[in-house]
Order: sequence, then C-alpha cells, then structure tokens
Amino acid sequence: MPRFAANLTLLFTELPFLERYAAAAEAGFKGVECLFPYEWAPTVLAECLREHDLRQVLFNLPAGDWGAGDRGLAALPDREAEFRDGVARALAYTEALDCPRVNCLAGIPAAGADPEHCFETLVHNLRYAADRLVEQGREVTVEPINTRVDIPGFFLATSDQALAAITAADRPNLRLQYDLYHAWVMGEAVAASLSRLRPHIGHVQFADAPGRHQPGSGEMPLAELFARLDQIGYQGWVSAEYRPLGHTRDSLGWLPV
Ligand SMILES: O=C(O)C(=O)[C@H](O)CO
Ligand SMILES: [Mg+2]
Repeated sequence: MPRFAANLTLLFTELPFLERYAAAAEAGFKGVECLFPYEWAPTVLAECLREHDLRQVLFNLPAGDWGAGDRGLAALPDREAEFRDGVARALAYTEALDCPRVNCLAGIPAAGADPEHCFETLVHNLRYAADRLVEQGREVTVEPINTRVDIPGFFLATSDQALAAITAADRPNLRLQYDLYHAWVMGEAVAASLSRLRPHIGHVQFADAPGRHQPGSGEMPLAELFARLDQIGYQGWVSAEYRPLGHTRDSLGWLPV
C-alpha cells in the first residue's frame, strides 16, 4: 500500500487549521501537506508537526493573489521578481518544517500572452527555484491541473506539457506532481501514464472524479491505481487532496488501518 498523506487545506475543514494536525494523526496519517503555509509562522507549524509526530511532505510556492484569481506565477512573464521573492519565502518554511519538496504552480497567463514566451519564462523560473531549493537538498514539483473543470486557462493542463517544461529546465531535483484526479478529468489513460511517467514522478495526489470527493464517490478505479503505484515501485507520498462529502472522518474508509 502507498504511504498516504492528508492535505490539510481540503481535509478536516470541520476544524481550525492548526487543529487539523491532531485530527490527521489520530486518523492514522504520518504525512501532511497543505496548499499554502504562509499565514502561520514556520515555528508554529513545526511545533504542530513535532507534537503529532507528522511529516510535512509538500506545500506550494507562493502563487500570487489567489483571491484576485492568480493560480501560480511561474509562467507569467511580468511576474518574475515576485516569483523569486516567493522562492525565498518558501525556503524559510522548507527549512523550518524539514519539508522535502515544494510544488510550483505555472499559473494562468493573461489573454493574448505569447505561449512560447510563457514557456521560456516557466523554464527560467523552474531553473531558478530548483537551484535555490537544491541548496537545502529539496525538490521542486510541477503539477499539471485540469482546465476542463478546476482551473480553465491554467498553463500546464497535461502531464506531457509539464514534462516538456521539466525536460527543458533540465535540473535533477525537478519532478512531476501527478494528481490522479486532474489527469483523469483531462482524459488521460491514468494507469498507463503512471508506468510511463514513473521515472519523473516526485509526488502523487488523488481525489475521485467527477466531483473531487473521496474514493468511491465517483467513477475512478482508485484502489486499482493505488495497486498500480505499488506495482511500478513508486515509494513516495500519495496525498488525499479531495473535498470530503460529509464529515472527513466518515470519508476515510479507503485508508488502510
Ligand atoms: O489543485 C491541486 O490539485 C493542487 O494540488 C494545487 O496545489 C492547487 O493549488
Ligand atoms: Mg493537486
């Protein structure tokens, strides 16, 4: 069985954020992730991890003004200084939380932006982030996100697009973040992709589709996909990144005890 982690931004939302660590540990998780840790001091989060014997496995680089519609900065040509500031900010958290990787969101380019220029910007920014993070021995992941339901206009909609950026940036600590849900929504043959992309995958996330809820709520063969991860020898973290239907604790039937 894979090593499962809980995404504390989406799971346990019945509780205030800092109380979700205890709930995750009590449910049996050993690892946690969140979208953005930045509104809490690194020392506060480090103490939550220590107190509940949890590992922080991932969080996102700052992604711009989320409320204003930003969904990442890395492919946005006029935001490079802000991207670099975000990397510096994230480094304080990777160090304090001993977090092995950060996820880099490409963002939604402005209407009419030149895709080639966006791609070059992305490659440049990925190199910058990878080179800063490697100094601490960390990885940077790149996540494709479905443009059909969740983030229309997102620059990297498919695994192959993300892989093209990773290959062009050419840094050993750059990896693919494979979110089974997004790949499924984009119509990817997920089981076959897992085998093909295995050498590039640094982190896995899941939710059932449609709906982005817990396993069993939709049509994805998630138990088979977890077994496939074992078969291909993937030993990294697999994070539950879904919006529970009902109370989180009643959504965890899929989690081995
Ligand atoms: O939406 C997702 O799947 C993610 O993992 C990102 O972190 C979104 O921000
Ligand atoms: Mg994801």
